[in-house]
Amino acid sequence: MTVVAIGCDHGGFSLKQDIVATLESLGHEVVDVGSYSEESVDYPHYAATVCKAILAGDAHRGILICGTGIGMSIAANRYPHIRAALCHEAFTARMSREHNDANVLCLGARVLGVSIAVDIVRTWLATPFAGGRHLRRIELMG
Ligand SMILES: O=C(CO)[C@H](O)[C@H](O)[C@H](O)COP(=O)(O)O
Repeated sequence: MTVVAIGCDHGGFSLKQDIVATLESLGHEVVDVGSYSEESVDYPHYAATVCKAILAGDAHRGILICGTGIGMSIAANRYPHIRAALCHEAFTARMSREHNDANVLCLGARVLGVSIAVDIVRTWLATPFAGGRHLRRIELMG
């Protein structure tokens, strides 16, 4: 079982509810750090909480959702050992796991439909890291 920490801002709140339901239906443990409504909030707070949960060992993976996914990915990638990938379809989601061992997935709720977002999440969680030459490249980033 994978423990997934998930966070969003107001732009991502509705999609987060769908993704939490998907994660639970797949049997994953979900740590929902908020936000919990469509009231305007600031995405860096939620990116920080999810990244710190991963770095503390309280979650294996993270999912962050804002309007475009861009702000969340910028915020998350400021943390050492966090590899956050902004994905718009299943191919980049799969590659972000196989080649980049991404431990955070960022989604843009104002960009994606729910069914594509669910497809991305399912693919991202099911795909293992390929290792080999890709491990060398990740290690070069410290
Ligand atoms: O940070 C973002 C873009 O890089 C997110 O999409 C936010 O959700 C967005 O900026 C929020 O915008 P709003 O006008 O305050 O709703």
